[in-house]
Amino acid sequence: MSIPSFVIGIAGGTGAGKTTVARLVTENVGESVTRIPLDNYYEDLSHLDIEEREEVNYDHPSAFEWELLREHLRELLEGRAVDMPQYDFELHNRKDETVRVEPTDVIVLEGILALYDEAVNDMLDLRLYVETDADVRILRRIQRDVIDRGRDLEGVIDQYLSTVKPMHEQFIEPSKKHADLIIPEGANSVAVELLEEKIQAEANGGETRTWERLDAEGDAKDVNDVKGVAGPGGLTDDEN
Ligand SMILES: Nc1ncnc2c1ncn2[C@@H]1O[C@H](COP(=O)(O)OP(=O)(O)O)[C@@H](O)[C@H]1O
Ligand SMILES: Nc1ccn([C@@H]2O[C@H](COP(=O)(O)O)[C@@H](O)[C@H]2O)c(=O)n1
Repeated sequence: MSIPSFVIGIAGGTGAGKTTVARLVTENVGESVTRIPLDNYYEDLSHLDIEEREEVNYDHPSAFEWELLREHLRELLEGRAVDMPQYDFELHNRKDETVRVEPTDVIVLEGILALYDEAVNDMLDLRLYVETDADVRILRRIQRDVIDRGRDLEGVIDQYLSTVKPMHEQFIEPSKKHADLIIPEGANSVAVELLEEKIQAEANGGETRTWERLDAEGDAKDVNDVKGVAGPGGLTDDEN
């Protein structure tokens, strides 16, 4: 059991490549990394029947149980294990089982709105936004939803036009302003290699440098001993 020293958030539109980036940057780090898919924190909708659950807007922030996510992140950051919910995309609901997650040196939170919530953002040391063109993303999504998530083509298109696209424009894309780094085209090999190096360093004992996040005026923001790497203009190294 360890106290996590480095928490990364990876946001971006559906199909942008978030899961792929999260997998690639952590696959050689072994057991020192915990991946937390934001999808696992969709609200429990057991009180609705399947037809009602099919109609829910899953791209609006209100679809997520933010308080539970914040609580789990806080617990992990304090070195305590949590029981993470699991999600079933075919049933549009949480599964009955949970998975025990132990705190590890590095934690990766990944999902469309990973950079949306202020309290969550404050717990992140490095905020990434994966940016991929909308036409590429919808093509990837059609393929994935039909093959892996038991959807039909017409349903995927209807959902995209009615909720996925408008919510992307209203909530997901604007959350990019919270990112320290923007990764073009998902699994961009240069970005992946740089991040992999950083994560491996953190997982192998990490650095002891302490960074302060700057607010819009360039003053140090009151965050609790945030550790991380420098993004464009966002962080200062108080050792320098
Ligand atoms: N840079 C890339 N080039 C080609 N295909 C990619 C790239 N990044 C991701 N993919 C593919 O796109 C699909 C969606 O990627 P995924 O990582 O699941 O996206 P997200 O988690 O953002 O929804 C997957 O089939 C993945 O293999
Ligand atoms: N029951 C659900 C829950 C979520 N979705 C969609 O998943 C997308 C987020 O996952 P990504 O891997 O694509 O980032 C999101 O856009 C939701 O529309 C769903 O279709 N059904």
